[in-house]
Amino acid sequence: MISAYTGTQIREAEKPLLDSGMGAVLMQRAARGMAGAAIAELRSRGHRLYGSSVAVLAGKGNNGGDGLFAAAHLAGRGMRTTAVLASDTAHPDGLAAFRRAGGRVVTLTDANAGELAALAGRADVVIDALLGTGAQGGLRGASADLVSRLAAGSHGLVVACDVPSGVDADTGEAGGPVLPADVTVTFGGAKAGLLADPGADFAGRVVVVPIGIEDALPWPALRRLEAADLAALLPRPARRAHKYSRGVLGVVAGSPAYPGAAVLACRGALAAGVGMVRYVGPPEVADLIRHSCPEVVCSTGTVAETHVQAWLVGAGMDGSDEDEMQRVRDAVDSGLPTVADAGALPVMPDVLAPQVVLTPHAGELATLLQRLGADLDRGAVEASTLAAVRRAAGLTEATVLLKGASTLVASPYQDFYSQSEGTPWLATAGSGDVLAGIIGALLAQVGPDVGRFRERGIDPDERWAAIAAMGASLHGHAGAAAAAGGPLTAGRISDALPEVWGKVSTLSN
Ligand SMILES: NC(=O)C1=CN([C@@H]2O[C@H](COP(=O)(O)OP(=O)(O)OC[C@H]3O[C@@H](n4cnc5c(N)ncnc54)[C@H](OP(=O)(O)O)[C@@H]3O)[C@@H](O)[C@H]2O)[C@@H](O)CC1
Ligand SMILES: Nc1ncnc2c1ncn2[C@@H]1O[C@H](COP(=O)(O)OP(=O)(O)O)[C@@H](O)[C@H]1O
Ligand SMILES: [K+]
Repeated sequence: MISAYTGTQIREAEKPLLDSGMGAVLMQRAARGMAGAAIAELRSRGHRLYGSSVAVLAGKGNNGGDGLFAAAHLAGRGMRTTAVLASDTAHPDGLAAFRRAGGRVVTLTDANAGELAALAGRADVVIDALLGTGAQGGLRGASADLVSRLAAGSHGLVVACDVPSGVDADTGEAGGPVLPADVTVTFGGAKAGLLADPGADFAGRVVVVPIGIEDALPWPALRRLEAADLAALLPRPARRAHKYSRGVLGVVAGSPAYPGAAVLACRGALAAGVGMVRYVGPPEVADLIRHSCPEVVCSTGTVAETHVQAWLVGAGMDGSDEDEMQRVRDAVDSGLPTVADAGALPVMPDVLAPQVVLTPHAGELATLLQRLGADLDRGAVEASTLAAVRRAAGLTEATVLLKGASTLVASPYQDFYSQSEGTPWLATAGSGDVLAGIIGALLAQVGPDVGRFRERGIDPDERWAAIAAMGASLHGHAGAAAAAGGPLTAGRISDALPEVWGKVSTLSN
């Protein structure tokens, strides 16, 4: 499990060490770690160190200090180094070390931003050390100008120091221009803003460098399940299992206009190991399901007549069939774990419960929040994904999963997850229906198994968020495997899932 923290949490964990005079030691650890990561990345790209050039963009705070010390290390390895100081002042010891190592220093002004952007653009490596956890808002003035120009032109490898400057370490929000990094080297613990969009988009690969504060870190602001977590949490049928003991998922989905969504959701659920899928809905949709997935048991019954362990509602529903909408409401009212997608979202009661997992994309989340009185459009949700999903979970008291390049899950209590195993090829029609099927299948199988989660450090009351995150992770892994670098259709996500499941669930912990 990857744990991520707010900038404030990291600074509080650092404080006792800073108070005892260890600040310089922490900075040395950070700088050495960053220089090492830059060297490893350069080598992996086939560059020689000796004679390569590095430009460090250094702000006046400790983030700039880290950057200057790291560049001094790189100068010691034979690289040609230039520091672009963002203001007249710089971290004194960092600057002195940099000068001693033979680095060249230039100072940014309003007048020379273009010239220095061109200079930095010619370097093999740019270290972005303008702003870190001490930033208040986005980049301003000449720094903003420099970064805009550099981002727009060609440049070498970009290594961000702690966070890409201008990305809020707590939220991932970007209040101005940001130089997208290839690698972000972050200190003491991953920052939450590096795992949530748009910050995750700017961060590139995230490398965490331990600096000795790790034991003092509190409960993380955000977590990411890894393959070993899936291995521990995924169900395995007991030797004497039967289809009912393995979990039955009820599906209320599809409509004459969108029958395919119900098929894709059922296929996702079947591929995710559920003992049985029971479909209840209109005959014309049921007919298509019988043809496409004969394993599914179809009926036209009510929710009360259908014995299941969990429900999936809403995929492909357009609100035109009142019987179906009644089934949606009844499923949610049943108190059973329920994944509510697409067409079910507009008819959800305002206040729900944690075992209800809402799965909106950004547009649907904006609509949901508007209905609950918040003044947010899709763009605003995309600009502050973490805040939006947190707000939705707080208002609805449901578990909320926000789909996107990084998928965020918020429980109504304190747990948050960000999963990002997927590929942009997953942005294809029907992909979300498959995700709903996978999550529904997991709710039916592991929802009742409290002990499984407790053993993995997950509070049983918070397990619904973990189950949603497991679903997003499997969906991402399966999508990446099925795409194999090329285009993907949604049905192939389900086809790839059993093999992906088999691979991760045999990992030892
Ligand atoms: N503590 C330690 O020993 C360790 C810390 N570590 C490192 O320190 C980093 C945090 O350092 P930090 O606290 O000095 O803040 P930092 O991010 O450099 O920026 C603040 C400076 O920028 C300015 N400024 C603010 N906003 C601005 C804006 N929008 N646009 C322009 N300027 C802006 C602000 O000046 P002001 O505006 O207040 O005059 C202030 O001077 C952390 O990310 C990690 O890399 C590690 O080495 C481990 C050990
Ligand atoms: N750029 C992307 N990178 C990775 N995954 C993505 C990307 N865009 C979308 N996805 C994933 O694809 C799925 C799309 O779901 P959704 O928007 O509901 O599509 P649909 O309604 O067509 O089924 C979600 O799981 C989402 O996280
Ligand atoms: K930075």
